[in-house]
Amino acid sequence: MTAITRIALVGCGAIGTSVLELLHGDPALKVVAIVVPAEGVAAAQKVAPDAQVGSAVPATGIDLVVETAGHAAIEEHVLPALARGTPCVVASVGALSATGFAEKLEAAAVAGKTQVQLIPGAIGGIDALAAARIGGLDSVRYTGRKPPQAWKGTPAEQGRNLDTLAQETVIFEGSAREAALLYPKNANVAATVSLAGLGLDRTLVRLIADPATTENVHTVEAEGAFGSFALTMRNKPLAANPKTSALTVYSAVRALRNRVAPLAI
Ligand SMILES: NC(=O)C1=CN([C@@H]2O[C@H](COP(=O)(O)OP(=O)(O)OC[C@H]3O[C@@H](n4cnc5c(N)ncnc54)[C@H](OP(=O)(O)O)[C@@H]3O)[C@@H](O)[C@H]2O)C=CC1
Ligand SMILES: O=C([O-])CC(=O)C(=O)O
Repeated sequence: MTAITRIALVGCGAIGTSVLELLHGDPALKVVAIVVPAEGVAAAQKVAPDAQVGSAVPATGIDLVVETAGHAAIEEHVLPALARGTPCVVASVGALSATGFAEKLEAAAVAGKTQVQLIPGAIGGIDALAAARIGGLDSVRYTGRKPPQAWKGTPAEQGRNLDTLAQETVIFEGSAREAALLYPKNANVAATVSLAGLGLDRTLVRLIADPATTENVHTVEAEGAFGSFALTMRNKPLAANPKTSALTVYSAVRALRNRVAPLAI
């Protein structure tokens, strides 16, 4: 009989709720605990009546922690879980843009003799980029284009009215590290591309608010010893959060299924 992997899901918003739905009835993966801020416990309990809901990962009975919550949740929940020896799957990859944070995560995983897995999320080509890095990369550029409403509540609002934006506007140009720090809910992909490729400081990022698009469009252009590639993803946003692409949910579920599948792809 297949042993069930008992999951603690950190975050129960747009991604978390969809992950829960897709894992419902899975013979090998079961969300047994949900971790949300204290004020959100009652609402999360309604979404997952069978799960233990609280504001900390239970200290026992958890085989895997899955983060779909935001940068702060990595420090709060992922680091201690790793140090206790529980493997973790992380969606908020942009958290690693804070100086020294990637090293902190690694140290916690080493201390717990376990592993933290960063999912590709809304972007494709991470396997190719990470493989190409082994041969040597010369340049990696990432462009993130989203409808103006996806940039609400971010520094993109400074000096412009997103509601009346008439044409596409570059709201950020700089390194992946700066992008991920300034746009923690919109530029996790920039961090992921950089961590797989040329690093947080050498990956060139442009972020664009575009009233002509209804999709989250991600472009990666990479050149190196392997040759070159140009990839464009035209992602549908989740209805529950226009900042977030539906593919992020599927990427999380794929990562979880691959952990237990006899044949993984
Ligand atoms: N790698 C990728 O491609 C992508 C990564 N992401 C990452 O995933 C995160 C979640 O996205 P999404 O589901 O759309 O966001 P939502 O805002 O819809 O949901 C976030 C959920 O996490 C909870 N939460 C917030 N802070 C904490 C915390 N410290 N501990 C536990 N729970 C917490 C929220 O609770 P409450 O509502 O009560 O605050 C809410 O339930 C994003 O912030 C981003 O970092 C997103 C898109 C793509
Ligand atoms: O979901 C997306 O399209 C990308 C995103 O928000 C991020 O990179 O943080």
